[in-house]
Amino acid sequence: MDQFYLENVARYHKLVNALDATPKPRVSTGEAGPSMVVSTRIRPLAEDESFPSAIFPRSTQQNVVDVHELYNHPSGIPILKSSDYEVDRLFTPESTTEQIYTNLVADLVPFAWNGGIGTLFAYGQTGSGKTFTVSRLERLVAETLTNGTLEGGKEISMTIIDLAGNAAFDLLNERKPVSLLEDASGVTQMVGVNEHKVHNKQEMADLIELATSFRRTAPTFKNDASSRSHAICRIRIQDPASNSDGLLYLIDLAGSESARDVAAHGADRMRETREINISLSVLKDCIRGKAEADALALSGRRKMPYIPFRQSALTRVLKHVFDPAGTRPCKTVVIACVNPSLADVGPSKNTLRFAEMLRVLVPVGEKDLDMEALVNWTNARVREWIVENSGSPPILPNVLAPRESGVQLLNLSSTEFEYRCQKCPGVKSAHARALRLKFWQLHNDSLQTGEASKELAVAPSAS
Ligand SMILES: Nc1ncnc2c1ncn2[C@@H]1O[C@H](COP(=O)(O)OP(=O)(O)OP(=O)(O)O)[C@@H](O)[C@H]1O
Repeated sequence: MDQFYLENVARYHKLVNALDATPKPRVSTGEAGPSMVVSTRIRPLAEDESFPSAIFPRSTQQNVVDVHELYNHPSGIPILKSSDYEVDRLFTPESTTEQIYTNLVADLVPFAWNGGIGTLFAYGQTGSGKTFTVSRLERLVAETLTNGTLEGGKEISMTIIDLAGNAAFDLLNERKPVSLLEDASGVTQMVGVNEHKVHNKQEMADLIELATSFRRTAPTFKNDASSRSHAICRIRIQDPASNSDGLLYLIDLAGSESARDVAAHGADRMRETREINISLSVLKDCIRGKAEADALALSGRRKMPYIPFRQSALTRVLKHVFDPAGTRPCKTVVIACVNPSLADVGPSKNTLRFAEMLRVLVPVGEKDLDMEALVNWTNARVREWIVENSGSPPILPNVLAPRESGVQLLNLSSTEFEYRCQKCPGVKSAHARALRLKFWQLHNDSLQTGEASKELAVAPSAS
């Protein structure tokens, strides 16, 4: 195939140049949900690359790429086959990792700092730029966590493991084996892993460097030092005062390889590739299931999709993220990495298809602006909003203020918020939609009646 492409480079350019510059626009049926962003990074072509680029960011439509491949038509005259794909954010070969960090990843850091679970996955064919992207993002995350811009004294610790099939190894302890065991509450624990306390950017960078040196690689058809395992970097951010924690997972997935690329491998490598592809397939079902669950919850529906997180070691380790019974707020970011070379057009299309399949679109209108704001707002901002919007007479600022009124907002997620109040012991949770309903009721001065006002009415100052 490569030979066919090489022989027809001139024809390929001619056919691509003759294409309509304003293709039929893709019609979106919705927009990204609040807790999940799927992006694509197109890496630059290598300088010694002999094939042209086959992936073209569409100039007339944001976040859409056109893929043009050359097809060996039975008539003997090669023709062009085109397809297009849409993601939530698109990063072109000119985009820097710093831009990706700012536009896509930076939000995860304060989110985890405040008790949420932020997860980043880099997915793509071998040689598409996953390790390049994740290793730089890890350093940028380390910078933000330690430069003093985030409020409050927290303790940060890091764990980096490498997962191949069901076997896990500690990359910060000379690849010592780690057992993945389920505890009594069903949480998968990494038994035998070292969790390193870190205090500054340099310590974090040194650990990232150390983990890289212990990562298992092997030459593949596409990459001389291909990562044949999933590398999971877990950053735990602990609040010593409340003993609660937030988690950040930065995951460099093993490269997927197509059947054509593995044809030359021995039986072991074939098995390894099959295991990688199965775990990636389970991951896809889990990410999509989770995004569907969030979208359903957003629209107030209770029925939850099945999330098969027990089917692979990777998703068992990430139980916090995927367990439908989990109550912790989560945000997930996926970077689907592609090599634009015409020689890689098949696997790149698979990656883009995978990215599209992960997207769960929320119909425009169900995701209103207040809801989006809620997901990102701090508790202080929520209180401010209530004061600004509670109509006349205004609801007193201390209705949801901590301590003074006895009601304290704890966690906000896309679907739920948690609060504690003096009169009802323990942490309670309510659906974010109900919170929004409360806001509307407050706004309409109808606090005294209705199901949704009951919980607020427990605040001394609201009664
Ligand atoms: N955005 C980029 N800019 C410049 N070079 C890049 C970029 N992305 C990747 N590369 C280069 O491409 C090559 C392959 O990248 P990388 O090792 O990150 O791929 P990978 O997807 O992690 O592969 P594998 O799954 O096989 O480990 C490396 O030489 C890397 O330096």
